[in-house]
Amino acid sequence: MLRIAVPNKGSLSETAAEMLSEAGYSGRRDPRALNIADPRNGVEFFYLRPRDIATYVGSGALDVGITGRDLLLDSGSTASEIASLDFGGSTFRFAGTTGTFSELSDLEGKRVATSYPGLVGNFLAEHSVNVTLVKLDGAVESAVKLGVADAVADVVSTGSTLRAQGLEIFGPVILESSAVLISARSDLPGIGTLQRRLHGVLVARQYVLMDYDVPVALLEAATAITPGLESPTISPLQDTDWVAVRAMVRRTETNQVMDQLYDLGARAILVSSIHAARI
Ligand SMILES: Nc1ncnc2c1ncn2[C@@H]1O[C@H](COP(=O)(O)OP(=O)(O)OP(=O)(O)O)[C@@H](O)[C@H]1O
Ligand SMILES: O=P(O)(O)OC[C@H]1O[C@H](OP(=O)(O)OP(=O)(O)O)[C@H](O)[C@@H]1O
Ligand SMILES: [Mg+2]
Repeated sequence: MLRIAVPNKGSLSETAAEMLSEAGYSGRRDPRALNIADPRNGVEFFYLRPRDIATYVGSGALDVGITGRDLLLDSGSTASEIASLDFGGSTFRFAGTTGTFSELSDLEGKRVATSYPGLVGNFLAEHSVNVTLVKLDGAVESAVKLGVADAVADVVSTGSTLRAQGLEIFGPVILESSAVLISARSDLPGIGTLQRRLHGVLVARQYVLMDYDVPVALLEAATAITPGLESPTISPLQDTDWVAVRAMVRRTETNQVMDQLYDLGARAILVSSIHAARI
């Protein structure tokens, strides 16, 4: 059985569980369960703190896991990223009291608070900046106001936590992070199936199916608007001057594409959701 590590708490846990459920796996009914077997799908899930997942997977105790790229890099684990999962997106940035810092070198000799000392320490070493790292477990943005650090390095999503503490970001982006699938043994049988199923969920979330009728004379222009993933499906209609087209379109572009097709002369433009996909 493939042994899969899943975040039990925090920002990644809900979406990770939803994706696995959409991918056909059974989830835990008891939210406090630490592991459950899913023999029908040949897998067993272990619910762990997202920060610990890279350690379990890197040691070989578990075969594959879902965690954040930032947590993987911070851990120093030998597990590697095998797929990006397109959720839990964040950037990792330095921040200081508004107007105090403008570039990375301003940090020389200062105290920097973070929950990710591995990630931040490596980044600063690569840029030859010497600081004293202050390791905190969370709520790092309070560290400057409370006087235990001069600056922070932390996850930024909307930026509202920073702003509320009178901080502003400065210096280069330390990392663009998102949820990732990790493994130390990507050759294991079963990982390919898990990866394809999760990819199918992402495709079903990100794309819609668009059907429309268009005059044959406009087909080339229409398929330039909807090239599909590989190539759109073209079907004949009873009226031989027209054809029907079916193509996948990015969900976020649905209405712009419909407007463009309509303006071109396409009609009967229909959009449907994709329930599941294996591309
Ligand atoms: N506000 C956010 N928006 C998007 N992703 C986030 C956000 N906060 C954290 N993350 C991402 O979630 C992952 C783990 O963060 P999470 O907050 O779940 O763990 P934690 O801080 O160790 O645990 P907890 O906050 O429950 O103590 C990281 O990859 C991080 O980049
Ligand atoms: O840019 P924002 O949208 O404000 O989000 C970023 C905040 O979210 C996370 O905190 P979390 O809730 O995980 O608490 P923690 O600091 O205790 O980990 C992160 O550590 C930042 O503090
Ligand atoms: Mg957190």
